[in-house]
Amino acid sequence: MRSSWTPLGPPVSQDRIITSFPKWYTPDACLQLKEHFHSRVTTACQHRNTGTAGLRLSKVVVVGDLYVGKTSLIHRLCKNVFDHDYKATIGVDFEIERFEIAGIPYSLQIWDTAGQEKFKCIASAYYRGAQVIITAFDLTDVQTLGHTRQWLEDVLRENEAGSCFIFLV
Ligand SMILES: Nc1nc2c(ncn2[C@@H]2O[C@H](COP(=O)(O)OP(=O)(O)OP(=O)(O)O)[C@@H](O)[C@H]2O)c(=O)[nH]1
Repeated sequence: MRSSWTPLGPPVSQDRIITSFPKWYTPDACLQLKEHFHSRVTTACQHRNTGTAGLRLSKVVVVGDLYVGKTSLIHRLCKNVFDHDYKATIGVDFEIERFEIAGIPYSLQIWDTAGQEKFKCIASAYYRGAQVIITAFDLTDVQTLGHTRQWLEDVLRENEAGSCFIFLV
């Protein structure tokens, strides 16, 4: 069922409208294996009964060494583009990606942080309140994998223990 809420900005693109759980790619890499929303969730959404406390916006923080591809990853998701030229992120940048889930508008606020050491103190000011942490590394540089542990610790220090979903990309 489509939302009857007044949209802010342009309509949500078709591939961002989620009416059922997407099929998992592999069970080992899936957070949960359910195929449908819980019936109470579906009912609440149908009756627009989610109140104001529902999670309508989630903050995603993407961290990792410089040059591992954080900006490229986000641009592929949000704009479906890939740029061969490297432009270092200065401090932080962010994108908003809009979805409609079970008829309810929902947004991801995706924070792209700079991997360069000199910008770390600027970027770390934006770690607080993350619901999702993506630690990114470069498959061709094993050192960047080792450094993800430190990046993760830095973000977790600013957030409640156990309150974030964590991904290694
Ligand atoms: N071959 C290849 N190149 C990539 C890939 N992802 C990113 N790149 C390239 O790697 C370089 C760095 O990518 P960015 O996305 O800017 O890296 P970043 O992690 O955001 O870098 P900082 O902003 O400095 O932290 C760019 O030249 C990209 O074109 C990938 O999957 N494959």
